[in-house]
Amino acid sequence: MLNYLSKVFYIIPSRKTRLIWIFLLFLFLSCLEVFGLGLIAPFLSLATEPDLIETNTISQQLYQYFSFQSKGLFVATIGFIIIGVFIVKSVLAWRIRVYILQFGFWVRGELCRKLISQYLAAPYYFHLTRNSAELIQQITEYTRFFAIDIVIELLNTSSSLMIAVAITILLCFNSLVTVLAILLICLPLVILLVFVRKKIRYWGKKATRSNEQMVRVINHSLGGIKESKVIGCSNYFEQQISEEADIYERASSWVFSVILLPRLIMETVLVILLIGATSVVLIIYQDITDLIAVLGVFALASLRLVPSLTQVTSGLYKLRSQSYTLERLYGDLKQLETLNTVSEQNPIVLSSARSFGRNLTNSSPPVLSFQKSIVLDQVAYAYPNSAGLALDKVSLSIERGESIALIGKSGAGKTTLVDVILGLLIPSSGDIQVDGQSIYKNLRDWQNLIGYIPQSIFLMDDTIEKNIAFGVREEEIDSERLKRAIHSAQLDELMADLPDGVKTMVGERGVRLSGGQRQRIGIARALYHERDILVLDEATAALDNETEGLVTESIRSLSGSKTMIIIAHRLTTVEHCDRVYMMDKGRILKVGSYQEIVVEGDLL
Ligand SMILES: Nc1ncnc2c1ncn2[C@@H]1O[C@H](COP(=O)(O)OP(=O)(O)OP(=O)(O)O)[C@@H](O)[C@H]1O
Repeated sequence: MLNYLSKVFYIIPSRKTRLIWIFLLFLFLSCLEVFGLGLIAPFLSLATEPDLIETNTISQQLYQYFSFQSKGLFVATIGFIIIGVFIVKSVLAWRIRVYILQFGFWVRGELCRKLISQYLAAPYYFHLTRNSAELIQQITEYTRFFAIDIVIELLNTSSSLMIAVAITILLCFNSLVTVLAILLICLPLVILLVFVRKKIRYWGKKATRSNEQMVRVINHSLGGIKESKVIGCSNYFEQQISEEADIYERASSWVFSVILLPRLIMETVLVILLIGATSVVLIIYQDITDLIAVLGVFALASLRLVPSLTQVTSGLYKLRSQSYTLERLYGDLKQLETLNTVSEQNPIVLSSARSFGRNLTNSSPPVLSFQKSIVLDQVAYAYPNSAGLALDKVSLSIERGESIALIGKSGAGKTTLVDVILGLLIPSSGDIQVDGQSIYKNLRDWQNLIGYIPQSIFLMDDTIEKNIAFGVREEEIDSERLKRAIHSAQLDELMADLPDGVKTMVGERGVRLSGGQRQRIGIARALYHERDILVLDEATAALDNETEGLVTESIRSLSGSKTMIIIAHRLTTVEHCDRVYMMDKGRILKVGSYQEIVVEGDLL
């Protein structure tokens, strides 16, 4: 349990002092509870026998001090005090529950924010090893489980535990027999918990994992809806979903049915004890007058004690069933923390992490500028968990305004080189310099110089305008720049044809557009941001011959004003480049003009 709690405290974001306040409130509530219940026994005794006021020194002194006119009035006053205490206690208990709920949901919100900011700040290679659906699930579902089934449950359980302990202490003063009875009530629950501990954890994990699998399958089936329709494999996905749903049903029913047990066991044992003890006393002594006060306190205490103990045991079972969720969140946050620590020890990554927070509209003057040249000096890169080098001592230089092409077989290392140039992957050795300064001094400044057009353009389910001015708030979009970008990406005709023009919604991942139109929006996006360097990763591959010609022409017209690094499979598209770099196995095999490498090398 200590291990469990330490993980919970690690995950809960800042402001942990709130928990101290909550625990102080719990303590106060337990005192009120005991005070209220503690008054019931004297009240019952005095109500049945008012003359007892004179035999007890405290009641006698109180009676005289406040000059009560009758014993009945004195007893009634105690009754009103009990009513008052119970009203205050109920209001306070309600406020505390509300506070616990607010705290739990606040934890959820903070955790969502913390996770998304850490995922976004994590190095690119972290994302190469993780499934995005899994990360979405961590943020949306696991944080909810953590807040409701762990934090809120843990606080409610602690509150009930404090109340149960306080009532038990009160009963100890009243009757040791009652305490023994309580221990007897708790015994079957403790035995049950010992036996089902591992099982609850196991079934809790099964339920969460099957839920995870269902999200994965749904993601795969809907993500590849076109392929699954054409291939006709919807049965395959349906079958997977129903298998996981069966596991989920079995696991969840098991967990929830065990959680129901404590209340039922406790009620049964309580009734057996109450009725059993009364019957035994009746049979042996034939008179239960002496037992009435004890039974009264016990019955009332049980009224409060049973729900508290039920809450404690069910809470413990629930917490146990959420161990897997806790492990997953804890594992992720620890991994992200380790990545940050590694980053802090690596000056290159540190610069990238520090500059991450600076956004597009950052007004502070840039540390890096690009007037002369970009130099790659002996750049090497190996993917984590991969034996060989994906880039092996790559050196090249590009003057401002030049265009270079990277060509080579599949797997030669072109994309990896571009990812290193984009600052997404940090080289294991070597350096990239712009005008003699390492780009790792401020990676954000370097990235602010680059416009990137990937092979497959990511489009948000939003308007064309917002997709072009990606990352810019609607009210800050510069319409002149937008027009220029649309024109240069040969999108004028499409905008004129669409009834809503730039306000047209593109659909999820741009489904309402053709492949070529999506690609041109990607080009317009790179042009809108008016970056000095354009990196194109086979950007014209999805275009038809005519559009490709137009786009290539518009890209070509940028030659001289923009510095361009182009990965191309269609060798004709790089004819205009100043130099062609031929790559193989992570190295640069040949460098030369288009004529030397492509034409004379007989690559066409
Ligand atoms: N995320 C990754 N993890 C491990 N190895 C990778 C990863 N991505 C690429 N590689 C490996 O790195 C090498 C270079 O791959 P890269 O994608 O850079 O080649 P490429 O020339 O761009 O190929 P293509 O033209 O097919 O896109 C390949 O051997 C590939 O298997």
